[in-house]
Amino acid sequence: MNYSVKEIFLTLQGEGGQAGRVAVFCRFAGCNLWTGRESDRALAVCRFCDTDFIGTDGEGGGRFPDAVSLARAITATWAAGRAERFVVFTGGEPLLQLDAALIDAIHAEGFTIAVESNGTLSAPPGIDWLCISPKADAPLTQTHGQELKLVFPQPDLMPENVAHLDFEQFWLQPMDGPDRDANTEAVVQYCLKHPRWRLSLQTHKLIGIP
Ligand SMILES: C[S@@+](CC[C@H](N)C(=O)[O-])C[C@H]1O[C@@H](n2cnc3c(N)ncnc32)[C@H](O)[C@@H]1O
Ligand SMILES: Nc1nc2[nH]cc(C(=O)O)c2c(=O)[nH]1
Ligand code: SF4
Ligand SMILES: [Mg+2]
Repeated sequence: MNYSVKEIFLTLQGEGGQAGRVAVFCRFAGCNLWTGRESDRALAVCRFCDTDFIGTDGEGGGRFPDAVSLARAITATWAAGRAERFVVFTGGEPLLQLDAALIDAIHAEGFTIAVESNGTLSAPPGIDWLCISPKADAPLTQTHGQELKLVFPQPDLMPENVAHLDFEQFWLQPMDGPDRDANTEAVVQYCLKHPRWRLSLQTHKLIGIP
């Protein structure tokens, strides 16, 4: 299997239950809920995406012919030693490409593996930290994992619809865009009344890191 990667970079995980942790981000190209083209956004299943995941032209991006070559590129991006190695596979939709060969190659390099997925595809075994962020109007296939991170508000997908699922943590993340401040206030109000849910801020955006 070969892999199409938009970018690979070192930063701090900005969101959810691992926020603040140093991580290599490996952003796969392509998604099954939007082409990524602005001209298609209004008709996409997922219309609020904040990410450019088209092509392989980003920092550290490219087409990798096999799992070992991509694992080597991820390891080369990690700055410090073998301890605490942590990679976040995101996208686009990472479960379109992440497979057993890549999971094995990354584990062999000593990494803990986190994934950010929209939950429409079932996850392969071996992921250490699975974050599912379901989208209204998209089928939810992967219904267990470590964290469920719902972008809020999505009028057709309320927290009540997914609060029963088999996750350890439940996060509400204010939808970024023109209404971010109002959405943040709405999340605060929701959490005050429903303590199972926690506020996930996109902290990397607040401090201006990738
Ligand atoms: C760009 S997505 C890539 C991974 C996967 N396709 C997914 O949707 O989970 C990474 C995370 O950003 C969230 N996200 C995307 N657009 C957002 C926005 N406008 N405001 C807040 N979170 C957003 C997604 O819900 C997801 O949790
Ligand atoms: N710092 C940082 N944290 C993140 N957490 C999830 C991200 C994503 O785009 O999947 C993301 C991202 O793009 N940057
Ligand atoms: S599913 Fe994820 S990557 Fe795809 S368009 Fe939505 S937020 Fe963006
Ligand atoms: Mg992002």
